[in-house]
Amino acid sequence: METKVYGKPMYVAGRWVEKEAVIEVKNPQDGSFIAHVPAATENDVLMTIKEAESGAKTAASMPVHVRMAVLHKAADYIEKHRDTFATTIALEGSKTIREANGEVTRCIQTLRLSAEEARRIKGETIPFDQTESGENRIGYYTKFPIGLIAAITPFNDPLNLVAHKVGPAIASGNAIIVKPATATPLSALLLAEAFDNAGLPPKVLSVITGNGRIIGDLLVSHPAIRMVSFTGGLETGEEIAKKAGLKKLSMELGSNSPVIVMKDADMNEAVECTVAGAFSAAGQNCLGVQRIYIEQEVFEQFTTQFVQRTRQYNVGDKLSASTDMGPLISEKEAIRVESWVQEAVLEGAELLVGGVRTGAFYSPTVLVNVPMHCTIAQQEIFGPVVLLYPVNRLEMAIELANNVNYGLQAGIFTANIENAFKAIQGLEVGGILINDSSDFRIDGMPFGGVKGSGLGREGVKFAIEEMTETKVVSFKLGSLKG
Ligand SMILES: NC(=O)c1ccc[n+]([C@@H]2O[C@H](COP(=O)([O-])OP(=O)(O)OC[C@H]3O[C@@H](n4cnc5c(N)ncnc54)[C@H](O)[C@@H]3O)[C@@H](O)[C@H]2O)c1
Ligand SMILES: O=C[C@H](O)CS(=O)(=O)O
Repeated sequence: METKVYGKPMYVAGRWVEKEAVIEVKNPQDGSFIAHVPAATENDVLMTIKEAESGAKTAASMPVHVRMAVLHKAADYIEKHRDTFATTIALEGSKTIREANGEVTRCIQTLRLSAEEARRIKGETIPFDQTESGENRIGYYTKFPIGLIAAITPFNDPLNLVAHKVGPAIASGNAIIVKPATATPLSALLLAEAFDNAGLPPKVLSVITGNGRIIGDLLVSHPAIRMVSFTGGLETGEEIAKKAGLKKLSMELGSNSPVIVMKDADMNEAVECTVAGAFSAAGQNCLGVQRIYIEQEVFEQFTTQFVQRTRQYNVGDKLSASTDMGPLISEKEAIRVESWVQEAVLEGAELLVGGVRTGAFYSPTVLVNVPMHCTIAQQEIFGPVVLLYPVNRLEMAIELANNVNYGLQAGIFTANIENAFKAIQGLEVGGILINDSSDFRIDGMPFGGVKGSGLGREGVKFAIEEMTETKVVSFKLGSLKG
């Protein structure tokens, strides 16, 4: 299989569909052309939904062992074509080839986890005589697929975050229509190729490409769509929620992730983890470390080490194995990040390292003394910029960490169990990592946030719970004849 992709059709209900109207996929590093993908029309979306409605019946009727086999075969296919998948992620997105290979590995794990969880979808019996009214009855509840799911996904993890929707959907007997990010559709189309080769029955999976708003608006508002599984920014998520109407919503949204470093922390570990957590994927990471609150006594030591380690970051060609960080997804985004940093400096912040933009590249940047009212302190930077703050007490760090409209994950570095439990209880987040940065996730753990970071949880088992409904059954004893 070629490592370069040129024209890619859409995957509509098990068929590869070319279209006259196309959109270009370009490499953000240098603007070079990579491939054309179809620009789906409203009729294309409506036809896809119609086909996928019958796909939902097919998916529900797939025996669990067939679902498991298809998921494993798709994972096998990706493993076999790992270089093509990794190169495609790196070409169309911001990730370095090293980061892209890491994403391919996680995608394979996500699909295999989905296969495992397919055999664990079950109900349980209920003792109906727990109340007098339930005497002379036996019963149970069971789980069944919600039906047809619309998945809308972001640019920054163009393969694994699609797998986090497609894998659980297939495992739980649902049909799914994927609308990948306009900037990075190729990885999702390759995932469809993996499932096509794995023998997934037609109409169960579709991947349609084109304008996010045109396709998205139709998908989220169509009555045949029973669930919208969205991963993306808070603003888009709120827009989708308003248009979706009465259907299940899974919202994996943004963050402005905090990390706390106490004076008893392992300083080298804290620096290594937070530098990696701040600058992976050029900071375009929902779990990216954006704010670090360091106990006053070690603030100078931590800051010195952190800046030194940041200066060592090798920024350059995504496809070079020696590169640590690539570009942002577009020059427009790099200019936005640059403007937020400039605003903070004008408001009194001090820039310790970085702050240099070259096209879509923005150098790893460290700021101190950033006023809390600045955009970069309150909003999600989604770029390679981190803010350091000294704090006198853990309670103050927790209060400041909570002082934004996000709550996805947080980290704390400390050797003291009481500090750890204070942070666990005090931080308003969906996940807290003790002696890891906010940027830690395994694909099997519950994943999601509170406040503006989202609704519901992903992570394979938890996505399956969101993608299934519960049916309770009771039998009145003696009411049925043999
Ligand atoms: N919580 C998580 O798991 C998680 C993971 C990755 C990224 N994110 C978030 O995603 C954001 C970055 O990704 P992005 O820039 O692709 O996000 P985005 O919100 O701009 O776009 C996400 C998806 O929504 C589509 N879209 C845009 N407008 C739409 C509309 N009106 N209706 C329907 N769909 C629409 C886009 O085409 C894309 O496919 C960040 O905020 C990041 O934190 C969250
Ligand atoms: O960008 C947010 C991602 O969900 C984080 S991870 O790549 O899944 O760890």
